[in-house]
Amino acid sequence: MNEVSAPELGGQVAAEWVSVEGKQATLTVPFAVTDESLQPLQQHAVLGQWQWQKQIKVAKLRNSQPDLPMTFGNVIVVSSGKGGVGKSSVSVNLALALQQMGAKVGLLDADIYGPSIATMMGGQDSPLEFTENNKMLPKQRWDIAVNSLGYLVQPGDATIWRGPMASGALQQLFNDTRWGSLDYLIVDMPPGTGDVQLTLAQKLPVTGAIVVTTPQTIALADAEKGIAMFNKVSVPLVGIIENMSYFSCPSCGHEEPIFGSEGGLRVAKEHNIPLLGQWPLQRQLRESLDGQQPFIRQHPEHPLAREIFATAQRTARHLYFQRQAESQ
Ligand SMILES: Nc1ncnc2c1ncn2[C@@H]1O[C@H](COP(=O)(O)OP(=O)(O)OP(=O)(O)O)[C@@H](O)[C@H]1O
Repeated sequence: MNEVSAPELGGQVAAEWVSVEGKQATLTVPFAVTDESLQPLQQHAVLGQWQWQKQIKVAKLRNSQPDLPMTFGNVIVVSSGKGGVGKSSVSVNLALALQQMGAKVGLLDADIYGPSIATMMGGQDSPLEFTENNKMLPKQRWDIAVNSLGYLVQPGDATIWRGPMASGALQQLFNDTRWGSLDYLIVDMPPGTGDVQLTLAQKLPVTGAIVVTTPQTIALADAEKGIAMFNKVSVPLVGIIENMSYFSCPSCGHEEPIFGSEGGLRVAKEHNIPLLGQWPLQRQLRESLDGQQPFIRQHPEHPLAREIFATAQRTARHLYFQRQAESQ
């Protein structure tokens, strides 16, 4: 196994991930990976003689607040220093990609100032159901457990909440939802780095944080504030996702860096954290979010869909290896 180079799996294939029965070989990976990760094994001169299949058994990683109950495998918060950079779009697509890769995924919309997950994932046609013990039953959308203030309050009602009320409501949404057993819970944070965000970062058992930014200077400055906030409360950063990196002209293929170029990469390098992905501005992505038709399910071979899957894979991989390294 030592000689199999598999960057998507974090380097080499660990021998303990492999089990063989007759002509069937199974790769059991402790983080979400795409089926393409099997390629180095399938294409290997000797190992390629077996029929390879993938199995995901996501490792439950230590969270940053060990005194809090940890009912999920891994809580990933998605934040942005600045509004409108595509944080909710990233949260939705990361959740969808991780689910497609074989993980059990939940999605919590903690963005009280604009709970758009309910709109993007749908499910607003019927009220949220409750158990006998008054626990909320999340909506099941494309096999993802989803809860959002958007299912509970009228649009506009939550935006006037003050800090303590907002963070209290969000913690309740987190704690009082019957999530079931999850590998990853993606939390779409409110934009910014104020009291509500700081309280949430401290109160939720966060395994890792992602900062979403556009390459624009003004957005990058806010992204750095987000990085500083997570560092301050000792929440490990998984990396940066640069959204709206460029616009690819459908007619001539020219790539126009509308918001500047490589800003996310620069900030990632400066802070020594991974750049998890660079997503272009894509009309179909916006349409899919407006029309509740998941883009990566409809166009899995589209270059952006492939980048979304690669981003989800890097996220899961970095989270796993980072935490492994920290615990040694
Ligand atoms: N890569 C993209 N290509 C095209 N449209 C996008 C892309 N990313 C986001 N959008 C669109 O941009 C708008 C803002 O995105 P989104 O709501 O995800 O941002 P946000 O950062 O969560 O905003 P808020 O600050 O309100 O929470 C949405 O209409 C979304 O469909």
